[in-house]
Amino acid sequence: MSGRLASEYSAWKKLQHIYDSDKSKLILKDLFGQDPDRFSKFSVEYASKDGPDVTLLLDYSKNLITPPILDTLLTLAKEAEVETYRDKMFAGEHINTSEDRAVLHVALRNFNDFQIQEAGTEEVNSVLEHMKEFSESVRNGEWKGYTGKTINTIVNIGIGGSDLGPVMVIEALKPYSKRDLTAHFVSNIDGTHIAETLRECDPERTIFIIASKTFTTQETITNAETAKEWFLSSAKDKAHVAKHFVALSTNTKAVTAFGIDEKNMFQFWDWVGGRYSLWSAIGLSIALVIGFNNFEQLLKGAHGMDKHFKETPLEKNLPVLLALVGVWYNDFYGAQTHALLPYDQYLHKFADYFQQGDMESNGKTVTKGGHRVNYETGPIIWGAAGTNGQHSFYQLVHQGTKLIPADFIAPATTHNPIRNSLHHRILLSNFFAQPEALAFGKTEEQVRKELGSGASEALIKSKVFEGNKPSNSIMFPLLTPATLGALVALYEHKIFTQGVIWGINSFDQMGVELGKVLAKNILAQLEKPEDVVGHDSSTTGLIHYYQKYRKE
Ligand SMILES: O=P(O)(O)OC[C@H]1O[C@@](O)(CO)[C@@H](O)[C@@H]1O
Repeated sequence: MSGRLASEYSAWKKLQHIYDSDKSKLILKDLFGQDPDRFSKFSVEYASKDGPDVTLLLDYSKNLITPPILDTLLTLAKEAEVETYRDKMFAGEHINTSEDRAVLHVALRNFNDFQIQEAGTEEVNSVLEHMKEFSESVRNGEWKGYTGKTINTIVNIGIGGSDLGPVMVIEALKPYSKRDLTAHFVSNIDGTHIAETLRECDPERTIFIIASKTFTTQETITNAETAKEWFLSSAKDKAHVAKHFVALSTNTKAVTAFGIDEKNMFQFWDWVGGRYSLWSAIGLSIALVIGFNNFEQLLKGAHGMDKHFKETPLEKNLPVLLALVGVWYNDFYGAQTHALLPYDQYLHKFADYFQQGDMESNGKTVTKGGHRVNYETGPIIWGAAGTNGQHSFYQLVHQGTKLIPADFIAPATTHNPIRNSLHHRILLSNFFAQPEALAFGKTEEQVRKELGSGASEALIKSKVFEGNKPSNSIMFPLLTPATLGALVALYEHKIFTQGVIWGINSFDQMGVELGKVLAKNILAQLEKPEDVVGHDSSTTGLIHYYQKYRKE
């Protein structure tokens, strides 16, 4: 039951016993040698049942698992009542217990399919209609700026979930974008971010999207005020704000207080977590850049994966399989991180996005029942597009001392088949080779044979690849809006499943609050040295150094 300590489950105890007794026998080279059909046994192909056609292959055969281990992991999912809590989520139950909220990002892409009872869910379609009207009017030139010019630039001002999702999707779906509409994203409070962005903007042809679920986030409101000040320095008349500022929020009162007309507000609801909000009004910049129809395809692709997660038996359920092999390494092999390695330049922001998605969801130490965990919870998520990572951190992944489970992700075909797809073939050759090298390595015998008798022992040893390093490989025909939607939903539901197993609340984020409070206290002390009180000597010393050199 969610909220229990995972280590109390009998399946957890059995997994610990298996790990302790069998770890040394789990050698990928042997597991593949013993079973020529291993790939077919440990891979699943997803095909959407309705909506846009999406197929997606998950090959999880290069994992340190056997059928008994997988069975025990599946038993763990059952003991943790993953299916029960999944159904509670889809039903709109308030599984975000600390905030007494439902968790219903699936309702944003439901298309009246699942029956969901929660205030606001009946308004999703009207917000989507508003997004459609607005995005189409900007894209077709109907929406004019205060001097009658069309809009050629949008600036999304938001941070965290009000930034990372649109950034990732717009990068991923660049082939579908309106190339004469430029999208900028300002998130950091560092004045450099908005200063450098405004240098690129024409106040007569720019729309600012103020994206903030709470509409209280200090960075976002400060940046929004700066943007409004900059705009009015040209436009002068406050009446013109209505043509150049819109808001995406749950907080109508704060939006109107800022000076944005309610008719220019795109609403969402408290049951949309910030890190799960790209499907909501927060996705307005996506609809503007790729068009509403493609945004709808993104939603429908995610909905297809929602149906898969909701209806598929655990042993064929892609989010559950990803979650379980992740728990195996995180909690039994002691892996501290998980790498997301998309072999697709369009997905170069994918790992960035899931740093928040996964780490803000599962970076917790207390269960929903208030017990401190005695096992590892959320992994550190990191990664980069291939092949760049190969020239950066793969040395450690291949020959370092740390176990780094990795997901390799790639499209079978590219949007840019230049030189008869030569580039894509080279890219994919690396996508296939890296997991092979990680899994099977290179033996000392092979190295000796290669180097010959004159090689020093040290050189020989330095060229050995121990291998036996696990990975998942995910492939799909082409990165389309629907496929991206399914891929993102796949990882959302993986995160959900792991959170249920660990008994934690994946949907609040208490951990981001202390730093904000301390920063507000320090902000008030930065003017005069004598004001700096109540801190340790390090914080005090650092502030004094700042005050010694500050110019402004
Ligand atoms: O959308 P908003 O309310 O401005 O919050 C922005 C981000 O800030 C948080 O760190 C919460 O404070 C993230 O959870 C959230 O996505």
